[in-house]
Amino acid sequence: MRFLTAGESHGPKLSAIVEGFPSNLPIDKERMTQELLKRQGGYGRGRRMQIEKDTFQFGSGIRHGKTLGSPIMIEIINDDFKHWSKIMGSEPLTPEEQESLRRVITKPRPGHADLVGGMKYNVRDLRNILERSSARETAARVAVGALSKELLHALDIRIYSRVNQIGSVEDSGDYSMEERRDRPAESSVRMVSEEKTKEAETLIDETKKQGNSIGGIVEVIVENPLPGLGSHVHYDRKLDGKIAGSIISINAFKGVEFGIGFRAGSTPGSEVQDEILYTEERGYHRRTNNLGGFEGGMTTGMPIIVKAVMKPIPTLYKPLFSVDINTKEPFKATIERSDACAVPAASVVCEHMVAIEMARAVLEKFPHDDFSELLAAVERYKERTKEY
Ligand SMILES: Cc1cc2nc3c(=O)[nH]c(=O)nc-3n(C[C@H](O)[C@H](O)[C@H](O)COP(=O)(O)O)c2cc1C
Ligand SMILES: C=C(O[C@@H]1CC(C(=O)O)=C[C@@H](OP(=O)(O)O)[C@H]1O)C(=O)O
Repeated sequence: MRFLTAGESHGPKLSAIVEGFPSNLPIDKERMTQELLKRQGGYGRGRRMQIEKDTFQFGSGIRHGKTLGSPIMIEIINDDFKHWSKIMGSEPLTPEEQESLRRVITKPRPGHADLVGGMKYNVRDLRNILERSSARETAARVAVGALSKELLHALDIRIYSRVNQIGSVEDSGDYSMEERRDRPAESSVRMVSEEKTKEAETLIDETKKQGNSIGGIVEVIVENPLPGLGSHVHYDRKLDGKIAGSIISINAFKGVEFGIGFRAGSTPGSEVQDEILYTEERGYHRRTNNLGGFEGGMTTGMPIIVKAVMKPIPTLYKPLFSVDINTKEPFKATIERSDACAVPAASVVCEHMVAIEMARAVLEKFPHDDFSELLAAVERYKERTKEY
C-alpha cells in the first residue's frame, strides 16, 4: 500500500491517493469522519480550527460502502480558502492585485521550515514554503490513517492514543489498558486524569497569554497486533524502524521510544527483556511488555506501546529574533495565526501514522486482492503461530 498527499494549508483543498487496498472491504465513512474530528479538536488550538469542518469526500475507489481495489481518492475542502482565494489562487495576479496583496513573508520563523525551505527552493516569498510545511497536511494523513483503521478494525487490531504530558504537567500514571484506551473527540487535552486535564488547560492558557507555546509527550497503543509483522532480515523491513520514521515525519516531532524506551539504557537486562510464557488459551505471550511489542523489528503479538515527543510550536506571538532575507537586518520573526499547543491534535496524527504502518505491514505479509482472501490468510496464520 502506498499513498501521496497534496495540498497547501490555505489552498482550495487537501487530497490523498491511496493505492493497494483490497477489494470488498466495508468502509464506515462516519467512523472515519470522527477520527478527523478528533485531530481537529484539542485545547490550545488557534482560530483556524473553528473555520474548518474537516469532513471529506471519496473521489474514487469506493462503491456502495465497499472498496473496489482501485486507487482511493480522498478530498478535504479547506473552508479558509475563501479568505485566501487571491493570495493562494493558481491564476497569475494583475499588477494592481500584486500591489494591493503585497503581503510577502521575508522574516523566517525560527523552528519552522521558512528559512531553509526558502534557500533550498529559491523563493523569496516564504509563504511558498510555509503553505506546504504547515501541519494542515496532517488532516490528509489522518484520513489515510482512518482508512487504514477500517482495515485493521476488520482484523480486530485496535489503535488508541492519549496525551501523557504537556509542558510540566505529566499524566503518565500506571493506568490499566482499559483506562488508556481512546479519548473521545470532545476530550480537551486527551489526558486520562481530570485533575491533570485542568492543570494542563491552565498551563496552556498561561502560555498563550505570554505569547509563548508548549510541547509534550503522546502515547499510541496497538492492541491485538499479529506476531511477526515486519522482519528482522533487512534494515528497511523492520516495522519498529518504519513506525519511528513515520512519527518523526510528523511536523514538530523530535523523538520516539518503544515500551520503557530510554529507561532501558539504565536498567539491567534481567529487568528489560520480556520473559516468554505459553498457555493453550493465549499461545505464546510475555510476562511483561518492557520492549513495547517489538523484537528484531517484528511484532511479538504483545501490545505495541509507542511514545513520542513534540517540540513547542515555532510561531510565537512574542516572536524571537530572526533576519529579514531582503535587508539582512535583524528583525522579530513573522507572526502567522498559530496554535499555542497542538499536542492533543498531534496525538491523533501519531495514532494514524501508526495505523498506516500497521495496515501496510499486514498488506505486505498477506495476499490481499480481495478482503476475504486476506482475512482467511490472517486466520490461518494466527492458528499456525499459536500452535508453533
Ligand atoms: C497538529 C499540528 C499543529 C501545528 N500547528 C502549528 C501552528 O499553529 N503554528 C506553527 O508554527 N507550527 C505548528 N505546528 C508545527 C509546525 O508545522 C512544524 O514545527 C514545522 O512544520 C517545522 O517542522 P519541524 O518542527 O518538524 O522541524 C503544528 C504541528 C502539528 C502536528
Ligand atoms: C490548519 C491546521 O493547522 C495549522 C498548522 C500550522 C503550521 O504551521 O503547522 C499553522 C496554523 O495555520 P493557520 O495559520 O492557518 O491557522 C495551524 O492552524 C490544521 O491542523 O488543520
